[in-house]
Amino acid sequence: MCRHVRGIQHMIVAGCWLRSEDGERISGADLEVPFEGLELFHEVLPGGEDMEMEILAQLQAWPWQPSQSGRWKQDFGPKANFKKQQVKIPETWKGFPSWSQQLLSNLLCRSETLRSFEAVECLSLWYDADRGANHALHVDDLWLWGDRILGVSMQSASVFTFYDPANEAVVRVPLPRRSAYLISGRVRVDWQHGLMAEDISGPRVAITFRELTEAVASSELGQLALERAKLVACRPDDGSESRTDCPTESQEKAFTKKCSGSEKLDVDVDDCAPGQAARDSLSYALLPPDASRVRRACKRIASGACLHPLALICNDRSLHNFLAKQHYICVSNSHICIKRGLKGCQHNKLVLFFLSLSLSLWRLLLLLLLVLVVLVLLVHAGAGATLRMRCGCAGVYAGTGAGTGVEANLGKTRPHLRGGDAPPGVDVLGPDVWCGNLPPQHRGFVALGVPIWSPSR
Ligand SMILES: O=C(O)CCC(=O)C(=O)O
Ligand SMILES: [Fe+2]
Repeated sequence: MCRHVRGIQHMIVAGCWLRSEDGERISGADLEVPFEGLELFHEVLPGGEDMEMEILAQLQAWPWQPSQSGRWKQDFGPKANFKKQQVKIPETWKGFPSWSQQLLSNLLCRSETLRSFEAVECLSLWYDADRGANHALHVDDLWLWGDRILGVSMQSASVFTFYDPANEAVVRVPLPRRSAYLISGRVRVDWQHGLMAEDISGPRVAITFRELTEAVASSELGQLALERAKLVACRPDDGSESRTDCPTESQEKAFTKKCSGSEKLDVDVDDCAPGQAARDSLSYALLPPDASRVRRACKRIASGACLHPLALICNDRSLHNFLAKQHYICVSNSHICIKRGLKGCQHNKLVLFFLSLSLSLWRLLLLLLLVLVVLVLLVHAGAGATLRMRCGCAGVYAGTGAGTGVEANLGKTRPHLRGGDAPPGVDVLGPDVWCGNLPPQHRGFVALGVPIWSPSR
C-alpha cells in the first residue's frame, strides 16, 4: 500500500513516488499544489479474477442507465441537485446491492484513512471503449460528498489522470485491474481527476463509494440516506424491482426487422451529444445517444420504416438467440452499420435495434387522421370562401365560363360581361344573387362585399 503518494509536473506515479518524464524522482509535497492524499491498493478482491467475474455477473443483473461521454451507470444513493444544493432520497433506492456491501467491507480494512468511512453512494460506471468512453477532468462535488472517495477498477486496467490547472501539472496514476484508489485531502480538492479516452482500451467497470459531508450527514435527510445505504437492495430478478434490461416476451415481439441489406453507413458517432437521457416508454429500452442520426440513417435504408432505434445490452441468452435472427444496427467507434445476425456485435456489447411495430404504427395512423381532418377543414374553408364570393356576384360570374359558376374556381377570377337571365343553378345561392337581368345601374360584381366591377365604371 502506498500512503500519500508525493506529487510531480508531467509525472507518473511509480510506487510511492512520482517520476517526471526525464526519470527524475519527485516528491508530491514539493509541488506548487502538493499532490497528497492518494492511496492505491492492489488486488483488492481476495478471490482474484474469479471473484471479479462473479461481481461483474451480479452487477450485470442491474439495469444500466446512459451517462455522459460513452459511459453507462448504475447509481445506488441519494439524488442531488448540485446547483440548488438539494438532496432527495428516491423511492426506488432500496439500499446497496449485496455484492457492493461485501466489496466495501473488504476495502475498509485496507487503510487507516478509511476508519469511520460510511458510504452513502455506490456508483457503478461502465466505460464502453468502443464508444470512446472517458471521464472529463473534474472535482467531485464538495457540498454533498465528503473528503474520501473510494474507487475500484475492474475488467480492464486504465490510467487515472490528475491535473492542477493553476500550475498545469499532470500526474498519471496507473490503475490495474482489481485495484482500488482512495482520494482525499489536497488531491481530492485542489487537483482535478479524470480518465482520458486513450486510457480506456477495453470495457472498464469502476465502482465508486462516496460519503456525505459532515453538514449533510448531520441533517435529517443525510441520516435517512445513511440508514438506507445500510440496507441490501434486491436484484431486479428477485421480483422486488420491476426494471430489467431484458425484454419480456411481448416486448420482444415489438422488435421486428424492418431494415434490410447490409449497407454500411457513413454515420460518425464520435460527435454524438453525450448522455442524452433515456426517454422511451419501454423500461428496458434506452435511447441511444444519437437517436436522431440513427433514425435518419434508418430512414435512408428502409424508407422511413425504422422510427424507433433502441439500445440495449445483450446479456441474456434467449434474447441473444432471438436477436441473432434480426437485422440490427451495430455501433462502433466511427461507424454505424446494418447487419443481420449477431456475428458483428459481441455478447454484452451495446447494440441498437429498431422498435417499429405498434408505437410507430399508431403514430402513423394518428398522423394520417390528422392530415385527413386538416384536409377536410381546408376543403370546407375553401368551399365556404368560394361560395361567399359567388354570393356577392351579380350580373357577372367568375369561373371557366361554363356551368353555373358555383363550382370551385382555383384560377384567376375573370369577370366577364354577361347580362340576361340567370344561368341554371345560381338560384341555389339565394334570391338576390343574380342581378344580370336588372338595369345596368344595379348590375355589377361584388366579391365578399367589395364591389369589383359594374357596367357604369
Ligand atoms: O472511473 C473512475 O474510477 C473515476 C470515477 C469518477 O471520477 C467519478 O465518478 O467522479
Ligand atoms: Fe470523480
